[in-house]
Amino acid sequence: MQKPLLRVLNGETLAVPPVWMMRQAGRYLPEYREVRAKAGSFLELCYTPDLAAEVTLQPIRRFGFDAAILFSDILVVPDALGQAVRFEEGEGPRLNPIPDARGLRRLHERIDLDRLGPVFETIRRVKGELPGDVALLGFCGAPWTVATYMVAGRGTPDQAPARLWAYRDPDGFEELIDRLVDASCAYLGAQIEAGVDAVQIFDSWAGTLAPDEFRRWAMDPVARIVAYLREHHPQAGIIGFPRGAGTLYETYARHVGVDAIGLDWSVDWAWAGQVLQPVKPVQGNLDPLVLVAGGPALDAAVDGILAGLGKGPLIFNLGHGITPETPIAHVERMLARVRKAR
Ligand SMILES: Cc1c2[nH]c(c1CCC(=O)O)Cc1[nH]c(c(CCC(=O)O)c1C)Cc1[nH]c(c(CCC(=O)O)c1C)Cc1[nH]c(c(C)c1CCC(=O)O)C2
Repeated sequence: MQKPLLRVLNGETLAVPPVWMMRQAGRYLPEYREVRAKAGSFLELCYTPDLAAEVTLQPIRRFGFDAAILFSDILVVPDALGQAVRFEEGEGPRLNPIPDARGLRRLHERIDLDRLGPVFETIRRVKGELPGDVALLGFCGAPWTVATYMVAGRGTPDQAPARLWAYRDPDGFEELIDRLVDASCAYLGAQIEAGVDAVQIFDSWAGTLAPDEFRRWAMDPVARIVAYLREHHPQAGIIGFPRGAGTLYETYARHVGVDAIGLDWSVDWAWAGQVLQPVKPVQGNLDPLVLVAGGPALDAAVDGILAGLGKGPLIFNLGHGITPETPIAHVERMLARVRKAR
């Protein structure tokens, strides 16, 4: 029988929705912190298949989630395009910024998939150890979100450097986006060949784009990646996550071609159930902070999602990544409540 998460991507409604959590391998887990301490830097952890496979499997062993997500990062793509990435302890990613079209000369023409060999090796190892009903997810960042880090050289509160470049020199900015579309097609294709069942395209900063910009820089590039994957890897599932898309979630659902849409926690369950779910299966969208709080607030939010979205095709998830301070007991409580009928 097909894995539950893949059945939902095919449009089925399951009595108990499959569950996983964005950033499910991470610092809230003591076993992750132990492995993390052994690997020198965060990127070394991503590029060491033994360790990356181990942390990918940890949340599956502990919680029995319905999907494992490859342990890596969206910023390995600029790294393999020749824009080296470092992760400063407690500060986040640092790159040498590419503030305008002249900076594109510093990038390789094509993504260096050899540099990402360890990522594909991680996929093969995880695949060999995963229970038969657990889906393996690969991922990449959407071109827009990856570009915001490449342009600013770091995370920024409002993505202003990339937004300004896109307004001032749209043709030049489009060159960067085109490079990222090509790189993402090649990278996701290689992940699928190594064995992932489905991929998620993370557009964490889609919500900072004005509507026309959203269509041009968030929707169109992802639609091109989806078209490529449909042609070359038609068996793979695709989840799109345009975080913060607001009212534009509907047009994204209709026009980007993904199999399911990831919802951030601001999306109203009743609206999504009426407007989005008839178009596409949805994934989400528990507020990561209510998972920190726990108690009756957590129970009410879980029940609200199940009531609003559980009657259609749903993958239960958070509305963004789990935070390091989340108590493990709250994750267990959430899971028990989602799966109570099972
Ligand atoms: C924007 C983005 C990044 N990375 C990612 C995104 C898109 C999703 C999102 O919006 O959260 C995606 C990502 N990053 C990571 C995964 C692994 C798989 C998973 O468990 O979900 C995934 C899918 C591991 C990680 N990526 C990172 C960590 C923490 C680093 C550590 O453990 O030392 C992990 C577990 C580091 C990272 N990576 C990134 C930043 C800004 C940071 C620093 C902030 C932070 O520390 O949380 C870029």
